[in-house]
Amino acid sequence: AVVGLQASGKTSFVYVIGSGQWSEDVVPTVAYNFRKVRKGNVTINVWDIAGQPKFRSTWERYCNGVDAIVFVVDSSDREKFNAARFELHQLLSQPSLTGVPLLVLGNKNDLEDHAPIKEIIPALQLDKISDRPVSCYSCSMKSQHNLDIVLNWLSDRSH
Ligand SMILES: Nc1nc2c(ncn2[C@@H]2O[C@H](COP(=O)(O)OP(=O)(O)OP(=O)(O)O)[C@@H](O)[C@H]2O)c(=O)[nH]1
Ligand SMILES: [Mg+2]
Repeated sequence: AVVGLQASGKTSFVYVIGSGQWSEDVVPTVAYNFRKVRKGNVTINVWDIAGQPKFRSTWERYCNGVDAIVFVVDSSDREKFNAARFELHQLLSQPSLTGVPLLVLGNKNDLEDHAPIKEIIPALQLDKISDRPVSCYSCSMKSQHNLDIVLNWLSDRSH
């Protein structure tokens, strides 16, 4: 399941890994989208969840039973880091999600003023998460930077 604040790039991510192409034509997600993504002989079922405040209470439901949670952050929008940290830790505190591996993507690293990983880790308090495996990559859906690593990470955890 892919979660994160609105406009962080979740739908762009699913579109890029699904089609191999960047598109500017994404619209804010209402509720969720579902897409199957093939990577070699692994098929990954991806739930792309809406990030606007009114949908955030649904994240836990969609994350229930998944092999991994992907949390997307707009790394160029530092003003939203506090809200992102709050929503992430709120989600991870759900007992049903204990132990589920977490992948945090610092997206939009094509933008000049983006925060590097070493800034995102403390801002989101990823170093305080001790009940599950956590990975964090800087990436860009637009330039497709690091998406090969991300896709490998996901296919390694898909059952
Ligand atoms: N520059 C840049 N823009 C991006 C990148 N990824 C996404 N965007 C843009 O960010 C905006 C929001 O992208 P979405 O993929 O719709 O974001 P979302 O997280 O799915 O938003 P919600 O569905 O509302 O939760 C769009 O205008 C995208 O084109 C990126 O890597 N670089
Ligand atoms: Mg979306």
